Amino acid sequence: MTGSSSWPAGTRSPALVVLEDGTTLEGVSAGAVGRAAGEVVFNTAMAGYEEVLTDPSYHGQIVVMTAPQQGNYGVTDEDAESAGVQVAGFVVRDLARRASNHRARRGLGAWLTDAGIVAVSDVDTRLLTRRIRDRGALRGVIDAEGGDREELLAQARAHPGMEGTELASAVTTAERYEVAASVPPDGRERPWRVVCVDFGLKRNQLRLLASRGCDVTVVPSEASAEDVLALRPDGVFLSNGPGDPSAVLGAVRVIRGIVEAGVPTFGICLGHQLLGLAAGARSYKLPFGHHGVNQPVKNLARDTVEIASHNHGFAVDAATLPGGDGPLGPAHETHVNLNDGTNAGLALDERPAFSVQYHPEAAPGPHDSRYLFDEFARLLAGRSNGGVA
Ligand SMILES: NC(=O)CC[C@H](N)C(=O)O
Repeated sequence: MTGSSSWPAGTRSPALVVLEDGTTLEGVSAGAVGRAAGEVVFNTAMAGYEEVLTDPSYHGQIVVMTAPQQGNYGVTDEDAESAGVQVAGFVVRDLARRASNHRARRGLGAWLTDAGIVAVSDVDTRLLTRRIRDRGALRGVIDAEGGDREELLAQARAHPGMEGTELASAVTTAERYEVAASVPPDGRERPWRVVCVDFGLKRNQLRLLASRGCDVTVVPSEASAEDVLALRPDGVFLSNGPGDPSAVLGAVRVIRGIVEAGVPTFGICLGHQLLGLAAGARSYKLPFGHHGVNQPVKNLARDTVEIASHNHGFAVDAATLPGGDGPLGPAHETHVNLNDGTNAGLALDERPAFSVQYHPEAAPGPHDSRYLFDEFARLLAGRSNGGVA
């Protein structure tokens, strides 16, 4: 790796974190010189910062890591979940001075600086986390250019926040592209043909689909149902993504068109919320969301618990999942988050479509939920009605 220290001369300059409620914390600049505004959320993963920082679902958010030491194993470039850093800003207690890992290409601070991302270290992240947990996700500004405190507070309060904000179009692919299956078709003439609607996908989702014998065509979030169906898919995958699901206005009609055509459909996170909206349910904002890798989820059909990776600020209201009068027929809850009882999965009763609120691709995270990719493969083979139903 280049540069054994991630503190080039002159970069340990003062920086500030200012929340909309007036909370102001002093720290040290750990990334680019500048200022960033966004919704401030905390992530409880001990490790996995490269995947967290490159997760497009964090677009528009400032991420605070609750685990105090970050950067210990550097940045590999191989673990990135998208083409670059996606967070609006990053806040840590203690940034490692040295990356100690044979896979590291560079240090975390240097990477953030090169990517132009404002980051603050030496912050009392426990206080920050408690504030967010007590008051809910707060809008905030981080400043590493000597900004005036009153001005920063005004900027935090002027930020539009997440509710009603559509962000998928900011991170989706500009062009359609293909990812080939990474295993031979299992006794079939050709791999499954899966269309992935990219609302802000994470690369490991594509790897796992490819490893289940799927040739994947990734299409932009604005693709119409006709665009998708013209590719004659065996199945459709709805990715995760940033922002408020209820603001992704066109997606409901598109998903209804796909599901009504009888195409097996699997959604993750934003894709789950959008399937829920298409089914006729409502979504709502959680107080401070779930951002971490150890959330207990109960699979209601199997009566088992899986420890799962989560990153969401909104949720589907399970009480609004429809009966027979739903636009796609009845839908039911398949998974529940055991920490707070919120919905973690759904399936349509009469159509081959299911989705989960969390991240079975788990990058970073535990692998308990990988079976959902196998369920999707069974759905493609017509050997299941959604697997989790
Ligand atoms: N990871 C995701 O897809 C997040 C979905 C949505 N943006 C939310 O915050 O709830």
